[in-house]
Amino acid sequence: MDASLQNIVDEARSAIAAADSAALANVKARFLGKEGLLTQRMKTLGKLSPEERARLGKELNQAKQAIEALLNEREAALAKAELDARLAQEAIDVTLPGRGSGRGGLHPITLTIERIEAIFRSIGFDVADGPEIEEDFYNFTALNTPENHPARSMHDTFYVEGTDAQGQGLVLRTHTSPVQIRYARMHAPPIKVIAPGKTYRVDSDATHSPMFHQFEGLWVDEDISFTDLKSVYTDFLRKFFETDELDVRFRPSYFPFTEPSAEIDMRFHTGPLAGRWLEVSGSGQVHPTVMRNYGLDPERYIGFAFGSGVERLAMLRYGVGDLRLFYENDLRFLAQFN
Ligand SMILES: CNC(=O)COc1cccc(Nc2cc(Cl)ccn2)c1
Repeated sequence: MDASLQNIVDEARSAIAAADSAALANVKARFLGKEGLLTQRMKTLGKLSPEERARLGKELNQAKQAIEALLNEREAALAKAELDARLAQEAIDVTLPGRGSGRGGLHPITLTIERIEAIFRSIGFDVADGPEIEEDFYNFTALNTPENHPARSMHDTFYVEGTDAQGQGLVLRTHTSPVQIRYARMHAPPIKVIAPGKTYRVDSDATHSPMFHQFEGLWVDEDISFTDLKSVYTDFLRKFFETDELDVRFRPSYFPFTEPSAEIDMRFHTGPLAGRWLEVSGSGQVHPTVMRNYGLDPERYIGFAFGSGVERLAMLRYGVGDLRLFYENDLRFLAQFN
């Protein structure tokens, strides 16, 4: 091929190699179009001698085919690259795990209440529930709480607007003892029942929430003693904290609904709280007046009762430092329990 034709093919090669699909059409026109470089040379054929025309015509054809081949290759390569890019972009990796929508779980307080219920059920206790909006008879009066007792004040108790049918004041229950009263009135001894549930107090700071959870236990029979109460509660605590290396002591106290009354303290032998006495519950022998309010003869039956805060036990068991974490619904906190 003569040098100038070879130059045209070389120039076409580098122009095609550098062109993207948009520019390719212009490159094609520049060489093979009406005004193209090759087309111009073809127009000079008429002036040549027959043998010159035959030689140059042949070479021009070769050059044209070479350039067309280069154009087709580039076009195919660009089309393939474009398809590969689309396939890569739109590809779905079927081996990826499903996105799913996460998994729900139970709240730590719910887990704690269910654990407490399971332990007491395993030693023959029933589980009772009752209204959270309670008559002040069941919340206070039936529990031997004097009319002028500070617990009845608006500083400690949420009162509900209006009254119920009997003109009784209505409160948000301040403990779950009313459930025990209702239960005891409906069941003959022996009574072994716990009453877990929401309770409400006018109080709100780093260690108090206006709504919190308590569980109360009540055991009424003809011949039981503080020793029975202590062994049941010690057994409960050892099961709840999954360790026998735990002591329990009773400390004299006062509640209107029990006489004698005792705070219950526990002490771990090991762990971060080892050696410290921790108050976990109140308890006592049910006051005779309260027994009568159940409709029971205090000379014939003895009752023992205790009351504990659920959050307190949950904080000890799970190592939670701030009560408010239970109620802020931060999923990073809640997810740790499931
Ligand atoms: C967190 N709770 C505390 O500090 C104190 O709770 C206590 C203490 C002593 C007894 C009771 N419950 C009770 C229930 C009835 Cl129906 C009769 C007599 N007593 C709750």
